[in-house]
Amino acid sequence: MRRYGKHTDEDDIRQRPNRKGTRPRTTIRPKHEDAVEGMVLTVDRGRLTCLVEDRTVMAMKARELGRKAAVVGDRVSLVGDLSGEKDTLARIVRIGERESLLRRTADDDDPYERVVVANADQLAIVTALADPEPRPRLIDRCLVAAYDGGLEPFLVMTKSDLAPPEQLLELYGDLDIPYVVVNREELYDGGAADRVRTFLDGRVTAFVGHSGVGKTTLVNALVPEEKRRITGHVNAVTGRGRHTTTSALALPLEAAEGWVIDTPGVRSFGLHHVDPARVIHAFPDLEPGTENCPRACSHDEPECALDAWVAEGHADPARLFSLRRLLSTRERREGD
Ligand SMILES: Nc1nc2c(ncn2[C@@H]2O[C@H](COP(=O)(O)OP(=O)(O)OP(=O)(O)O)[C@@H](O)[C@H]2O)c(=O)[nH]1
Ligand SMILES: [Zn+2]
Repeated sequence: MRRYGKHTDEDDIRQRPNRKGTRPRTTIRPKHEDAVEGMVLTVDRGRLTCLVEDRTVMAMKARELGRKAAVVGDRVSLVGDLSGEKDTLARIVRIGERESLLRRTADDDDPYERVVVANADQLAIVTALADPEPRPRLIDRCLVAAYDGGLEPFLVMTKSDLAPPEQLLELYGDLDIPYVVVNREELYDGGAADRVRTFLDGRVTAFVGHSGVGKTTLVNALVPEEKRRITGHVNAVTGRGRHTTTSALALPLEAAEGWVIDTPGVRSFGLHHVDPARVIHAFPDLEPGTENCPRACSHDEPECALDAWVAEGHADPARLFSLRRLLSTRERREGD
């Protein structure tokens, strides 16, 4: 899979300073050589729950990290009290290079509801076929965020007992996106979890979806109760069976090395940060056609070279059409 770190991202660049040039010679010992590796499971107002070996450790970011935030899925280095005991607090002193980054621009009216997940391999976009009605533009926006961030998307369509999937599936045929369709019965007899699980083994999968699509029911079916309790003290704080913070929550799968990252239900998905050049990597059949594009082409403008190139027969016009549809969702519209 391609590394997200190759693409320009200020945060990631800042994280790899040239140590040789800036450090005095006398500091031979690397700083924090006793630091231990961990993974961020959830974030709640500056407190990060991290998995260190088999313990959950509360931590906060060290001041030296500056403005760079650690997010769910980040691989971090920690120092301090790593016992994981109540009222202890460790310090995160390093954030590892990210292989992917799913993000949502904050919206004016909703500045905190942000999905930020690092190092996920894939994005499961959960949508109901009815109740609530599918919102293709929201799905498209999630797809754009996945392509932009270096995640492979797939669709999970729930509630097929209420409406058939064909009409929605038609929209995604040319994009070649894998999908699973599940109904109510399968959700409760384990059939849905089994089918979704075939996508998950050994991978880190972030789940996103509009509120009410059945994402929580599905995640609960995927991750056994005792595994869900790994972030026990987070739940203890809210006193509920699931987290109510605005952060995502990483949950280990029983088998293999897989992780499920549950995210709060979204109503919209801000895409201001998206770089069309990164999105087009997900369209390797079209990418060569961008060679003659003007500088910083959005690939969704009259001067874009893709139209002529596709007209010459180098690629399927339906693919260009799908790409344009996705890119056009970057413009915010009423109801997004
Ligand atoms: N008919 C039908 N109902 C379902 C299906 N999947 C989930 N539901 C129901 O849909 C409702 C919403 O499910 P949740 O799992 O709470 O939805 P959610 O996406 O997590 O929503 P938030 O918690 O708001 O983010 C529940 O009453 C579920 O029982 C399905 O396949 N068919
Ligand atoms: Zn172009």
